[in-house]
Amino acid sequence: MSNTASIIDGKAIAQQMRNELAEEVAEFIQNNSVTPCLAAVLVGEDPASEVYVRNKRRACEHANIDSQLHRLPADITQDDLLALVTKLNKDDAVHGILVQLPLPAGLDADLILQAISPSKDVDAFHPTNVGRMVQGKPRFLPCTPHGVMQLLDRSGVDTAGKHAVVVGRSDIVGKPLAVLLAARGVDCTVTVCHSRTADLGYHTRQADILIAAIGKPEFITGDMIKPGAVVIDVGVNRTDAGLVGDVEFASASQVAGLITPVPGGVGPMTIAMLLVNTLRAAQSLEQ
Ligand SMILES: Nc1nc2c(c(=O)[nH]1)N[C@@H](CN(C=O)c1ccc(C(=O)N[C@@H](CCC(=O)O)C(=O)O)cc1)CN2
Repeated sequence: MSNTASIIDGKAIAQQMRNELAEEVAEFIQNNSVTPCLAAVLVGEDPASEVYVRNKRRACEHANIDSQLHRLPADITQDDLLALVTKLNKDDAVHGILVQLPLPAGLDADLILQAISPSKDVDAFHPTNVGRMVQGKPRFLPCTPHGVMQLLDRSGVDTAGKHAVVVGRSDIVGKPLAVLLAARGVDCTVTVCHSRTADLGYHTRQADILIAAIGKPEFITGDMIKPGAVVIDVGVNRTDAGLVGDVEFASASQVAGLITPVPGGVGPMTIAMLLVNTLRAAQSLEQ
């Protein structure tokens, strides 16, 4: 008998979160006579980054959050970029700062991200914010991992005691997700796999919750999934056949119990969680 997984509709869940947030923003503005403001720094002309930054600013507008775009040429020097970040750190009208990644070759992303004031670091990439998250005392949570956690929570997935397998160990997604899934209150047992994991399929088939964040198109196939598992696809890969995730949706959806699509799964949540962090930054800086 063939199974068809239920879809986790990230677009709808993100919209619901954005509506909830817009109400909170309105209340914040009324109580403080201050509008939260996000400064986005876009370096170079990467087409995908252009789209993401445009979508972030549109989402801000819908939530009544101000946004600024600081567009810089790909050949900007490290010192000039650092000078802009320093200026934004000091600007009381700016509550959140994001530097869109990836940065063009020649710029040291780690150095730039470490220059952002931790209290304005709405991507939660600064080592101080990473450390706080690891210790279970977060100021902000990183947007994509937080979005994944919200998808699980709002889809009614019971995580306690479940085996979560994260495929991917990036600083932005894989590592923080492993921390959040193992956190007290979520209580998963977590395995982290990566490109050098031996017999990957053995590990993925143990997963009650499988997170694919390895950046390889349609890498996880149905035969690598435990029947009934929850499958979260963080991948966004542009191929000749269009936009696909890290999971081969056609075969995976015949085996999984719940699954996120690409597009329309994790991606929209990333932007919703950025808005949440921008409001939280404004709340902590203004109140
Ligand atoms: N400073 C940051 N840089 C990057 C981040 C980040 O969180 N902060 N994450 C990614 C890109 N990203 C946000 O910046 C992002 C990626 C994908 C989506 C999204 O909504 N995807 C849609 C598909 C959109 C499309 O057609 O391309 C989906 O999956 O439905 C939003 C944000 C790297 N850089």
